[in-house]
Amino acid sequence: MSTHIGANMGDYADTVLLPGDPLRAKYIAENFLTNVKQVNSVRNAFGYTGEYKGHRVSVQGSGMGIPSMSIYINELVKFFGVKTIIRVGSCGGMAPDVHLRDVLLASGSTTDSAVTANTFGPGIHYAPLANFELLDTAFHEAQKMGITPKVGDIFAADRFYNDELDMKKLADYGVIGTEMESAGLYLLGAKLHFRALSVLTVSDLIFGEEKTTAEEREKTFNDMINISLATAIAGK
Ligand SMILES: O=P(O)(O)O[C@H]1O[C@H](CO)[C@@H](O)[C@H]1O
Ligand SMILES: O=c1cc[nH]c(=O)[nH]1
Repeated sequence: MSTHIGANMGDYADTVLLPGDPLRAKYIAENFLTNVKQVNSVRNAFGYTGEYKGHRVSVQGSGMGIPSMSIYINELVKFFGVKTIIRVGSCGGMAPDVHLRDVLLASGSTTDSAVTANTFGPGIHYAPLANFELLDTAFHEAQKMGITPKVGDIFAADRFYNDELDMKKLADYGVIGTEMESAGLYLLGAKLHFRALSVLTVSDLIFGEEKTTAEEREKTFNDMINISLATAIAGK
């Protein structure tokens, strides 16, 4: 048991899918895993462990933003021995060739969060990167499913509502989407030595009007989930 996770040692699998939305965690557990056991309900940050194609996999809701997610990652890795974390999140699409419901893989993550600057101090602008083995596996598992994900830089925003950011400039410099966690996930992956990847579904368009509903964000992002589960068990 840790401060925010009411589970026992051994309750989590080596590999955890990490959606921000705890109800997406519940949806994944109920619809994609077998032999499922709920392992956390503290603060309604639901966590589950089950099997996918005979292999143990866990799924844990992490809340919104780097501060909340960092609590769950620290405890999953330090108290429960988790080795691989695949974020399964929603994001805003930013590149011209990115459409609603596309799957994006974050090869790296630019951020305005203080977490990287505070880690290294003035003068160092750390580049948080995905684990390449996971990135490569996810891309090829997606292709086997007939899906070609867009791969690139994801802007991890410190604030969901921020009209002071120049999103157009970020897009001009190659950022393909925005959410609120990937840079923190990759920074912690490097610090705590676990494998990290963000697999995202475009839930809305930053420079357009189209968007999905909260229920669709909770329950319909199945391509992202199938790719992430295939990646979780690849090579096992
Ligand atoms: O759908 P999730 O995984 O929560 O991710 C995105 O959605 C939330 C904002 O609506 C932020 O957490 C953002 O990163
Ligand atoms: O953080 C997020 C998530 C979805 N869409 C956005 O624009 N931002």
